[in-house]
Amino acid sequence: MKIVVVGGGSSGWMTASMLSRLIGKQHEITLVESEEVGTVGVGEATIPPIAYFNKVLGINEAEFVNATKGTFKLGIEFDGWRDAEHSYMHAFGRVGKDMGMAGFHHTWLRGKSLGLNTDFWDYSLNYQAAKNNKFGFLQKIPNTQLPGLVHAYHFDAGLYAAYLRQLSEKMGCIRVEGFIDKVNLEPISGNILSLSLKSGKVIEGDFFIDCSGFKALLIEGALKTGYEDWRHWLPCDSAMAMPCESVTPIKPFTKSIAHRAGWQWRIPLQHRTGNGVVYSSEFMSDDEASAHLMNNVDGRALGEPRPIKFTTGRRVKQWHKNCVAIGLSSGFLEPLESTSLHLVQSAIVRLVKLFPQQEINQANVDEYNRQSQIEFERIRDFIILHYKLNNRTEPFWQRMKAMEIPDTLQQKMTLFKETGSIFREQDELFTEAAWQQVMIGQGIEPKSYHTLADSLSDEQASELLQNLSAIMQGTAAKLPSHNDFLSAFKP
Ligand SMILES: Cc1cc2nc3c(=O)[nH]c(=O)nc-3n(C[C@H](O)[C@H](O)[C@H](O)COP(=O)(O)OP(=O)(O)OC[C@H]3O[C@@H](n4cnc5c(N)ncnc54)[C@H](O)[C@@H]3O)c2cc1C
Repeated sequence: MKIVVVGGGSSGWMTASMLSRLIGKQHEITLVESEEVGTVGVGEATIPPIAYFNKVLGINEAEFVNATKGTFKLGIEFDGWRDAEHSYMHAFGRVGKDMGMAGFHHTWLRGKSLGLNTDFWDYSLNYQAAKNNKFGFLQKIPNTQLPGLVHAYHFDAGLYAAYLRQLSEKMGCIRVEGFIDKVNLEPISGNILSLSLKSGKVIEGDFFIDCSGFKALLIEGALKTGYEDWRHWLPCDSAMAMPCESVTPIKPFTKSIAHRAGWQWRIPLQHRTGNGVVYSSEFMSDDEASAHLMNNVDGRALGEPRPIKFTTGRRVKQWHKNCVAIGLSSGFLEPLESTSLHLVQSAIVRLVKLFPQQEINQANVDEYNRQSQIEFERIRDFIILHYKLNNRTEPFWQRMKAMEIPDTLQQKMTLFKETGSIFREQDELFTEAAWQQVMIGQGIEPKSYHTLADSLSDEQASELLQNLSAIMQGTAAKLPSHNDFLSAFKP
């Protein structure tokens, strides 16, 4: 089969490299991109599964971190989300130690009922390391069965795409430079036949992957598959992005700072810090957002704020006929939990698993679309949770507090509040520990805990909690600083 990838942003090159690696021997892979159009130029904070993606590609971690000016990421700090003065972190990895079938947070809740007023994050190694600017590779906490640090990366998106391009071309992917003027359809089947470039060249293919960004040139422009708009739940529709000089120490976590009509990101790289303001245009003007960004960076500005407009939601059919949309063309969820590149990664994995042998089988298409829908909806719910539970007073936040939320999210919140229980559903991305941290961080106090947490005596429970907290703090303290680790981390 001849596979044509349209677009050379992060999603295009992630797709081209992984398909070249996994099915490049059976199929011919071509990527078309236009320097005239350029890429969205943001998307620099990731979540842990990306390490697996790179591993499958055979990428050396030290080479990758150096080539992309990357840093390590242990979580995301949320400042001012519950109320203006409050801060918490969604730290990756586990929190504490489960007691049989009862999650650790039940023991922690029991401790609270015994008068031990400890912080949930005292039991997160990732949090303790992040807040002390520490980092190291640690599979397990020495002399225990407790898991070690779990990391993702911050990296320069342009350098990542360039790195993957080199890798893809080495594996045989053919790159074509050119502006696509027209998408040609087969009149009877409605399948995509070819792409006409401005230069007059025609690129034919059997299977097309639309990585053309928000333009969605194939999946929407040509195939008109429709878009489900989620702005009634997630009304931020604009961003201003601007890098600044990096500051020391380089923090091993992303910062998300709420402001009166949205939030601001800070993504520390080796050579600069990525900054951006995300906001609802109904509540904040572009000029105000731009001024807010300029006044709230922690290093010297490198350039001017650059506006980006978006509509939160998802493409109704991400696979339609002989075309699959991956990346921004498939839908967009604001970058609050750094999920977009992960959605690219999981779309590629799904596509490989369901890739047609000869003919496209509708059962594969339907399954692909079913799984994508569930994945997008679960992440959507997780993001809404951050907004819904707030005590802020500004009109934007009051609107978010009062809004109706999806039943799937309401059910999770109610269960946690009433019983302290939380369940990860099907293959959903976020773990129970992630949901717990955001629910507790945003202010839910469960009314009770599971009786399994009563299996220890009061003294045993208190001792366990004190020991665990000491282990997390002691282990974090022994790690190298993030800056030192980065300086020594060479291929
Ligand atoms: C404000 C903001 C912040 C973000 N932050 C994060 C983050 O922290 N973490 C994260 O995981 N994700 C983030 N994302 C998402 C992330 O940027 C994207 O998922 C990622 O960059 C992939 O984009 P893409 O490759 O789909 O599209 P693009 O980067 O827009 O690439 C589109 C490609 O299509 C090509 N193209 C388009 N039209 C034509 C044409 N007519 N002819 C030829 N070629 C064409 C272009 O040349 C380009 O190569 C963010 C997104 C936004 C908007």
